[in-house]
Amino acid sequence: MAAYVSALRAPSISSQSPLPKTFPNSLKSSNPLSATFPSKLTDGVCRFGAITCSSSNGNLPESINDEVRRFKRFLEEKRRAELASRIASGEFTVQRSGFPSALRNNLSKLGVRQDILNFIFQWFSDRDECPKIPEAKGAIKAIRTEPFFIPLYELYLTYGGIFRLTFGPKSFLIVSDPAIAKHILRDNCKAYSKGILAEILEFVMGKGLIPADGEIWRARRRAIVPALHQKYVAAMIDLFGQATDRLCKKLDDAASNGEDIEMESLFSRLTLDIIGKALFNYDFDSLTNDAGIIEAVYTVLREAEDRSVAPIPFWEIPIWKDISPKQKKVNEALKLINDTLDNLISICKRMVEQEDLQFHEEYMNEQDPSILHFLLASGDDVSSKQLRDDLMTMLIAGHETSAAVLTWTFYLLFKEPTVMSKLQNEVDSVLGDRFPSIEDMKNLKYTTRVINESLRLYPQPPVLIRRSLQDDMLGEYPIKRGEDIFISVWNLHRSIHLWEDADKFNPERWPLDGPNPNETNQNFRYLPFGGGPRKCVGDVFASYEVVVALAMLVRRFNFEMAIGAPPVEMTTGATIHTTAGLKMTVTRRVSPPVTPSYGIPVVKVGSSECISQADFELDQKGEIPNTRFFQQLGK
Ligand code: HEM
Repeated sequence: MAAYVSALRAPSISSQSPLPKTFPNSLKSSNPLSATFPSKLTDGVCRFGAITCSSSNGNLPESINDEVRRFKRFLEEKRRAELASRIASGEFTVQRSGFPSALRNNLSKLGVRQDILNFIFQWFSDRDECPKIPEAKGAIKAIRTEPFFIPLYELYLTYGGIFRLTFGPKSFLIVSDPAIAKHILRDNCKAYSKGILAEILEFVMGKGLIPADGEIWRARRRAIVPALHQKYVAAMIDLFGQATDRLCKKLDDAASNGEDIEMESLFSRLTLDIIGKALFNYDFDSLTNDAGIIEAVYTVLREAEDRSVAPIPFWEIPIWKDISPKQKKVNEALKLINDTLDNLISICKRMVEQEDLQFHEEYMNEQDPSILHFLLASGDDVSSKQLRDDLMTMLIAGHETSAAVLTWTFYLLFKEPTVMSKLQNEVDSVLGDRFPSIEDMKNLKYTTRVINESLRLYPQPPVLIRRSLQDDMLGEYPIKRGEDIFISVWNLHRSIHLWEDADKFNPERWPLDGPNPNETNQNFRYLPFGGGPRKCVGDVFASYEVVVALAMLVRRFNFEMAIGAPPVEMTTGATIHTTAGLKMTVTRRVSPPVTPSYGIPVVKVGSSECISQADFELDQKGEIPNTRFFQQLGK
């Protein structure tokens, strides 16, 4: 199954009908080709340049290296432009049988424009009682070096909001249409499972919340969501501040020594430290420490990512899986993490047993406000193995996602200095010399918009994976049970049909006095945390985490790309990584020290409505959303 994901790195293409039937008419371009690739066709610059986000930092001297990079980039753009016009010409289109399709394909090869063909053949497709999903064939070697979601975008522009991508006997449905995404994720979610994703992640997450389906998922979601109640998240703000303060100290040293610093790995360590404390009260202290457990976490994380892009499921090959040094290392790492988690669970159990416990909806132990402590105190009747699976799942889900958001936000800010200075102005006036508190979250409006916009341009993860458990209708197309589906959040968030200046980093597109954008108020064109019952349980936690970190960092420092830094390009695992890090030069902005506020803030936010209760009620209707902090905070 991992091979499927891997295959998507290098699709080659064709379609049964390049007419994107799922586009509303108003969104259809009169000339798909010119609408899709305007700048490429008119000025020789492929619009994809903005998406691949190679960066020259402006500080680089004119050097041979620069020239080599520019030349490589030119070749890359040329290759893309050629590929795009080959897709649009129908070269890769899977032929439909029957006279109209044969005629259409022949006319297409003769160079008749797609919009004219669409017009002529509309009549035939209208009479087709059972329309077939446009189909593209995969195998283009020319694009195998790219993250797989990039060619999917080009295919989407040609084939529309739903198309089938086939690789030999295997095929995937690629969904980039908000209405179909809403149907799969929310309206008919019970008809879909996590499919391939669950198979790939089983080795590390077991039956944890992300891969689990059916009753196990339902029971675990009911147990876990209440743990992320308002008082808990408010307490976490303090933790975010303290962890970011440790990162600031590191940056301070770098600024004093004039050292450049690789931000992506620091963000990864920052969010690991946070999630360890937040989940099971364990201080990885990875910003200052390189203990074996940290290496073990990264070994397991990288293995999960490798498996998701592997050409064959190498970890299932008999004998080899037992003798491969890499697999041995992974197994040892897993054992170390599992032992550590088991140990933490026992320690926590003992704490709970000795506690004079009065459990209630917003229960929180002041010494150990972790999710694990809440779950044990709640009397959650669950095996240690299940608990471990859940903790491991959240450790992975809540670690690299937040780190990736911070990485790409800093990259985007570097490219848009006006946004950076507006952001710094807001942080200066809202925070002054304090650590952020829960109350500041509603006042850091522009900071939140910067994160909203960063999540639009770099969604983590860029695709959501599902498998149909029964026959269904997607838009006007019937589909069978057992279809593997990729909902491309990347395509939804970057669609030129759904967004004005889709590739532009423009936090102003979200009005400051408007609601916090989410899947509901954006009608599923915006899915930073997914949607429907399987929406992220950590959405509010993560939003505040990245807002606090961003605010504290830009308050104290200015960031520039380091001289000679490698270009910033994307590669993908579970989240979007850079290929060679985000190397920056950090300078101190203003000197007043930020005064830490210690202790757990117990701030009552908005109404006392209990998340678990609301969650439970909606669950009865088949939908379990998350906290409603943003609404309560008036965002
Ligand atoms: C900015 C950071 C984060 C982003 C962008 C993010 C994004 C997402 C998305 C898109 C999903 C839906 C996946 C799907 O439908 O297939 C998801 C699910 C999930 N996330 Fe997050 N997440 C973030 C942080 C966190 C944190 C901090 C936690 C834990 C505290 C967490 C725990 C989970 C869990 C457990 C699920 C599975 C929920 C279920 O299937 O019921 N996430 N996340």
